Amino acid sequence: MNASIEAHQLEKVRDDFTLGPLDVAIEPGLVTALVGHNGSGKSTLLKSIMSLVKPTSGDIQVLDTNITQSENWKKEIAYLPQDKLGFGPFNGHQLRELIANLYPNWEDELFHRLVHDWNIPLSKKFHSMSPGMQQKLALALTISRGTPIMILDEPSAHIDLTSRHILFDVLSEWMEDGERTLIIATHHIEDIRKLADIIAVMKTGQLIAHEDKDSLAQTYTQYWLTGELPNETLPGEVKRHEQSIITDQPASLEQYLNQHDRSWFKKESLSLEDTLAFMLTI
Ligand SMILES: Nc1ncnc2c1ncn2[C@@H]1O[C@H](COP(=O)(O)OP(=O)(O)OP(=O)(O)O)[C@@H](O)[C@H]1O
Repeated sequence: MNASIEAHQLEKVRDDFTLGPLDVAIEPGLVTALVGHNGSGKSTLLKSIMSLVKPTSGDIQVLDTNITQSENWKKEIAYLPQDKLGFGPFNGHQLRELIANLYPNWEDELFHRLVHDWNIPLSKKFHSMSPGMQQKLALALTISRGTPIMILDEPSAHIDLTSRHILFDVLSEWMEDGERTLIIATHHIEDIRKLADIIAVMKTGQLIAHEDKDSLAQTYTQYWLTGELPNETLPGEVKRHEQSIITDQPASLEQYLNQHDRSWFKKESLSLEDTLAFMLTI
């Protein structure tokens, strides 16, 4: 199956920050969570895909079209940026009218369901809504576009717990036809746990991992050894505490320990949250 979005040797140099060069292919039918510290380049990557930032070099294809060669692909992607520039002076009805007209497959029923479930006051001007309400209206205006691809930059920012669960349900439903592609940049582990199939990890402008969530969660295993830790570095050792070590090669470590007559009294895979935190700090 062809990728929905592909970047080849993409690079963006900005003052003291460089994104890439990176190669990435986003497959249809899957939810990709883009995670990384503040300033790691997630929004720069998403804006480059949306052609809102001009790459220094490299190229991007959306649905097999080079994004510099036509603008038709823009109707195929619904994008929620972090900054909702330009929405301020309009009320919800006006914004719905403006946006629905741009997307031929606009899903009005879905939009009104979200407005109802999230109690969005459509008659209020965007700039007089609370940040959480602004976020919910912007989400409703994005999710209802009827596009095959959706990119959400921090979708659950500002929104309350109940609204967030409605968001999880609607995004899962949005993915149900099996062909759609969803990318979410997020700092929330619950977003990742509930929604992601694939996790892309960004660190200082580089993609340091891009893999299936379940296999990523198996990357590191922690072993608590009986007795003192040996002085030498153990197979796959990435970190050690007083009595335990974390390894990314558990089979080799176990073989080594057996050969050296050493035993362990406990072993555990790092949780997904700890794995991500660990990958971002080492
Ligand atoms: N308009 C801009 N001009 C110059 N540098 C910028 C601009 N926008 C972002 N940057 C820089 O690019 C780098 C990456 O920023 P980016 O917003 O992509 O990070 P991020 O991972 O999305 O962060 P966050 O999690 O805080 O949203 C940062 O060093 C930032 O200061």
